[in-house]
This record gives sequence, structure tokens and C-alpha cells, in this order.
Amino acid sequence: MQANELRDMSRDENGSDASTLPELSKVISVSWREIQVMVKKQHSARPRAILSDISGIARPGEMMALMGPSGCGKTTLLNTLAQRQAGSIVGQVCINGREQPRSVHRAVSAYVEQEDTLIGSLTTQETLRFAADFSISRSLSKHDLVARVRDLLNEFGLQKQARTLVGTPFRKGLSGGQKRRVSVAAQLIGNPSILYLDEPTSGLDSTASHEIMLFIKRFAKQHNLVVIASIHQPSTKTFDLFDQVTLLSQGKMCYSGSRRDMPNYFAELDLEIPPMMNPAEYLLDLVNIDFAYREEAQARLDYITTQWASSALHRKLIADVLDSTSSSSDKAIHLSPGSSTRPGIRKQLFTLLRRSFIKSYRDIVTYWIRLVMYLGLAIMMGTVWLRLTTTQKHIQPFANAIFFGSAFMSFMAVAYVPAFLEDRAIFIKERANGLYGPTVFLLTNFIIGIPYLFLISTLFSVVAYWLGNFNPNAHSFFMWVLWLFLDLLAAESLVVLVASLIPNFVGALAITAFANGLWMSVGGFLVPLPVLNVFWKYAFHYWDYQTYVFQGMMVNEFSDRTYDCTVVNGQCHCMYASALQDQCKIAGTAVLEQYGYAVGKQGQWLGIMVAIILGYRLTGWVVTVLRKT
Ligand SMILES: Nc1ncnc2c1ncn2[C@@H]1O[C@H](COP(=O)(O)OP(=O)(O)OP(=O)(O)O)[C@@H](O)[C@H]1O
Repeated sequence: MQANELRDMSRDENGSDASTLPELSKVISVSWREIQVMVKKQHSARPRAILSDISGIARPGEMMALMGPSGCGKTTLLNTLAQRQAGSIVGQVCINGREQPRSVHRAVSAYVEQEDTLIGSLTTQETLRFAADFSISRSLSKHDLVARVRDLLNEFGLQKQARTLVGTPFRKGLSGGQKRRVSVAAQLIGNPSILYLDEPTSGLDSTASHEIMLFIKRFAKQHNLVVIASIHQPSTKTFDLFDQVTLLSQGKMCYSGSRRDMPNYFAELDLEIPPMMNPAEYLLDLVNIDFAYREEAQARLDYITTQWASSALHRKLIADVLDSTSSSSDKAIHLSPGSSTRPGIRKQLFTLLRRSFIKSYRDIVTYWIRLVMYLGLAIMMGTVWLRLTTTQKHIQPFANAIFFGSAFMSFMAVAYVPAFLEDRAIFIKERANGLYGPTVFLLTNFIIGIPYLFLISTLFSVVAYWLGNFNPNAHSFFMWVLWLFLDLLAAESLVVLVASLIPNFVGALAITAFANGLWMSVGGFLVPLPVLNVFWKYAFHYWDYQTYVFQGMMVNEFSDRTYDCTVVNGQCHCMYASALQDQCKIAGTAVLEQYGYAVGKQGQWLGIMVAIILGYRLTGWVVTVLRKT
């Protein structure tokens, strides 16, 4: 489907273009002039230039390769052009000859990262459909969206894989090359005018690499797309697909211009490309100083960069860049952030909720493994504390079971760390692509977790509560489920906070485990509150969510139950003094008094639990807003 057709599809009844797609097709050039990128050197206050004096121009319908040895600055240049580069940047990046705000860059371009961020439990078609829902506002009808997905599947040779899962470690799905094609197609669904690709062929064999570049080339030609791709050592066939080449080394330009002009240009420098050799390989060896004899290689590189700076081709390039900035007509220059077709926050939320829901029930790592684990734990707990009785010798085991159940269930929330980190990694990349922000991400995470945590709490309780013979009435059972649910919700909120602060598997696991150990220690069961050292008491005890869960469950168990004292030689021995002592019984409230827990404060404790959960979530949100990587 041509860009024009896409445009026509999105017109509303008044004939105006509701999705404002036409503006996106008005990009006539992307140019950059005298780009310099400085970064701070490690262990030194002096900044270092990782790109110096880089200029170039890319046009619609053409593919430009950014080439050079590893570390030469390809990704930095690509990120600078796409307005994603941090650090101090000097120089101009223009679209249609004018510097444009970042919002315009975002609206007219798409960026495909080196690593695929696909969701393994979605099919190819679903992946594109969700990409469409995130990229395109509601002005496009469902029918047109479906048509656009179908066209992209065709254009990237993915029709037969439309219903194939992308693939997870547990379920084989698409091949590496097919995944790459899905990643690119997903970025193209919003009909961008500029496509940035960071190492699109990395990890692929030469056939798959050629195939993906061929699909992109055809698409670029057909849809007048500007394509700029960093690429490592392409095969001759793949190299031949590029129209333009920018060759870099040590952050400096060695060449930028037509691929066809390269052989003549290097021949004039007495560096002729041997006829039977892959030109890309030859050129990379030529400008690589890492492995050759260093001084000789450095001298050759200096020669190439100085020759380039004074070459006629360089002068022509600069003239073209300047020309693009002066000759652009006002009509062509007109690009506004309003040209964004992105949907609003409500649609983002619903789209992410739908996608996360599908992922959560298809991807066993997210909740199903944990569900089985918690069920195993429930059977273990129910059989260890099997059929406790209402005799005083079982009072302590009841209290121990409550402590173990609440604390260990909370502790096992560490199993959520990998799933959250996986979701977060996808979020970071999708945020960089402007799909949605931290609020939508964390709200979705919270909402999706609720039914699963409730299911886990209920299943666990159905098994452990009745096997253990806890307070056998419906009200107490459902209160127990509620406390357990809030316990898990708080524990998962803690995982979200910690893993947002330290987005690293081992680090997040260690800190979450440590925090759980801390909450167990200062909760008031292992060390009673009057004995607990004042530092731990005032610094941590009062916002320890496990405290309130434990207290709530204790009140639930002991507030209305009585326990038989032991009779030895006709003498009644009660472990706890209570009003029922003359009946040789212990009122459960006496046990609670021993722990210092008042009956009737459950409402207050539930309120504190909700506040702690919201506190964790809000802090996690602040961290996510501030932390970009
Ligand atoms: N934020 C940064 N701080 C310090 N150095 C940086 C930063 N970003 C990039 N560099 C350095 O700049 C140089 C260019 O990095 P870049 O990632 O752009 O290279 P590349 O050509 O894409 O490499 P590769 O092909 O290996 O991916 C490298 O030496 C890298 O270590």
C-alpha cells in the first residue's frame, strides 16, 4: 500500500485528514552538519569527543549505511540523528533543512534497536496489531488498521507466520530473521517517514541479513522512506543494496556519499578496492586501527580522514547540506508535533492492559509458575501444621503458622523479579519510541497483578487454612484471604520499587530478600515490640507491612476462639490467664493481649496496608519517571 493510499484511508467525512498522516510524508531530507558529540571520560574531568565534524544528508527512497569498525561511533551518530543521544552535542540535525523539535522527530521517525524487544507469547499478527494500537490514533477505522497490518505482513513476507507465536524459551516460534522482520514491520506500522536501524543484521547469517535488508530496501523505495542503518561488515550482496554509505573511524568521517562513487574515490587515494573482494570488508580493514600494526594503521587513517576533509566529494556534500537548508520551500518545511498520530493516554492504557493480560496468561513465567509454587507451599504448610486443635498446646503452632504463612508468602514474591525486569526492559524501549510513559506502564502492572494475586491468595488459603484448622467460619476465612492478598500485593509492590531502583536481576533479588528478612525481624513476632531495640522499632517497625498482616491474621484467629487448658492429675494448667480460667479454658483474646494486639483495630490496619502499598507504588513511579534506563 502506498503512503498516499494510507493517507486517503484516514480522511474523515469533512475531507480533512483526521490522523494527519499527510504531514508525515512530507520529509524531503534529513541532513546533519558539523556534528560533535562529547562525553565525560571515566576518571577524568576532561570530556572526550566521540564524534567530530560529521556531516551528511539522506533522502527519501534511499538507504544509507553507517559503517566503521567497532566503537567508531555508528550508534552514537544514529542516536544523535534520532534525538536520542545524551551528552554534549554541537552541530545541527535538520529535517527538511530546519532544526526541528524532538516531538517532530518522534512523530516522523521510527527507531529499530539492535535487540528485538518482542513479546514471545504474542503472535506475529498480534505484535503488529498492538504496535498499530500504540502508534495510531483512533481516527483510523478498525478495518483500515487490519488492512495496514495485513499489508505489512505481506510486504515483509510474514503472511505464513501471521499466527505463529514469536517464541519464548519454552515455546519455539519465529526464526531470528523473521523476528527481525517483525521488529522492523512493527516500527513501520505508524507510517513514519524516517527509519533508523541500529545493526539490523546483527546475530543473523548472511542470507537472513540480505533478506531483511532487501525487504527494507523494497519498502523504502515503495513508500519513499529515508532509511539510515548502522551496519557491521555486510556481505557484498547486502552492501550493494545501500545507496549511500557513511564510513567512520575513531569518530571521524572517512567517506560519505554514493556507494557507487566509493571505488573511484578510494582508487584516487591509491587505496583501490580489489576486484574480487567484498568492498565493505576491505574498507573496514582499511580504517580499522585495532588489529593492524598500530602506527602504520593510524598513519593510513589520518591520511584517509584528511583526504576526505579536503576532497571534492566532501565539498559537494557540504554544498548539498547547505542547499537543503536554504532551498526548502515553506510548504515542505512545515512539520509540526501535531503531525503525531499517537493515541491518548486512555487508549495507551487499554492497549497495554490487553497486551499484558494476554502475556500474563500465555507466559507461564509471569504468574503460572508462581501459582504452582504457592500451591506447593500451601500443601506443605497445611500438612506440617495439619489439623491443629483448640488446645493450649496448639496455640503457639497456630501463631507460628500465621507468621510463617504471611512472612514466607511475602518472601516468595522475589520470584516476580525476573518477570518484572522483563516487562521493564520492554517498557524502557517502548518509552524511548514514545509509545507510552511510566504512568501507563505502572498502572497496568498494578491492575494486571490484582486478579492473579487474588487467585493465588484464595487457592493458597483453600488448601492451607482448612488443612491447618484455622478459625472455621466463613468470615474468618475471607478475612484471612484478604490479609494474604494485601500481603502479596504489598510484597509485589516492594519488588516493583526495588527492581525499578536496581534494574538488575541479582541486585533486585538480593535487596528484596534482604528487605523481607528485615520485615520478618522487626515485625514484633520474633522479637516482641517492648523488647525491640528503639532504632529498629522507630525506623522500620511501623511501616513494616508484614506487621499488620500478622496482627490482622492473629486477631482473625484468636479474637473469638477458646482453647482448652491442660489437665494434669485433675489439676487445670492454663498457659494464659483469662476470664475463662475457671472453665479450664483460655479466651483467645488473652493470647492477643500477650502480644499487645487490640481487637477492633483491623480497619485501621487495613488502611495502613493500603497506604504502604500506595507508598511503594508511588515511589516506584517517581523512580521510573526519573530513571530513563
Ligand atoms: N555515554 C558514553 N560515555 C562514554 N563513552 C561513550 C558513551 N557512549 C559511547 N561512548 C564511546 O564512544 C565510542 C563510540 O560508541 P558507539 O557505540 O557509537 O560505537 P559503535 O560504532 O556503534 O560500536 P559497535 O559497532 O561496537 O556497536 C565508544 O568508544 C564508546 O565506548
